[in-house]
Amino acid sequence: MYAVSLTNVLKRFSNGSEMKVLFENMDFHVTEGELVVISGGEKTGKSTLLRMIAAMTPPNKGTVKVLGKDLLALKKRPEWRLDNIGYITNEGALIPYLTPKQNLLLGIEADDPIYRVKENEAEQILLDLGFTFESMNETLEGLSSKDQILATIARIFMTNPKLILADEPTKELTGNEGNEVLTQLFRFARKKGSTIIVISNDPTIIEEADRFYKLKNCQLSEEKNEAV
Ligand SMILES: Nc1ncnc2c1ncn2[C@@H]1O[C@H](COP(=O)(O)OP(=O)(O)OP(=O)(O)O)[C@@H](O)[C@H]1O
Repeated sequence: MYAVSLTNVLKRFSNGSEMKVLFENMDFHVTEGELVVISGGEKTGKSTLLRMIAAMTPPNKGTVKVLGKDLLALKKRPEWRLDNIGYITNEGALIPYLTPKQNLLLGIEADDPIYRVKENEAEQILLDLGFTFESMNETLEGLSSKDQILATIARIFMTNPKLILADEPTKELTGNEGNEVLTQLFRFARKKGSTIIVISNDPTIIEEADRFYKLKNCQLSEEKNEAV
């Protein structure tokens, strides 16, 4: 089954007196469990594509189906998004004055019978992503940018989303750090069987993907992935 299926999509924005067309007659299909990377030039519509898949902006024409649902027919979009989609960007999504572990356990009261189970789960995810017991209990603000993004990824996997959308999450990282974080993200997605679509121009991560697309001329074109 397709996790994501776009058929004949047109997306455009009014830009003052002009219409800016981002996608035209665009088809895009992602099978459940696939790891897909999309790259593209500046302002080609990469973020808009992910926002459309997350039911944050509708197509002007065509159909967007995600996890079997036609998004135009969805009634409770924010609830549906929370239940099904993990959305990662390079902007902080966690509470900076809490620790990674506290961020993962947010909303679960310490006297809730499920707390111990969730605490153990949070610790296992954080350890698996390279945190120590010490670093998972430090305030987020005091951690490196790389660890802050890894904590965001940990939070995403706490909710077991069926679909993960990652919009250049490592844009601000330098050297190998971006690649290390994306490798961890892919490793976790494979382990959990999540479908993942990542916007990235990082050649190393493109090699690790099942499929690689370029966004150009208002279309997504599948490119050869050297590693496959
Ligand atoms: N809500 C909106 N209203 C009007 N125009 C918009 C809106 N959202 C996006 N656009 C326009 O669509 C174009 C593509 O934007 P988008 O952010 O999707 O591209 P991108 O490829 O992610 O950009 P970047 O290179 O910054 O990563 C931009 O020119 C932007 O101004």
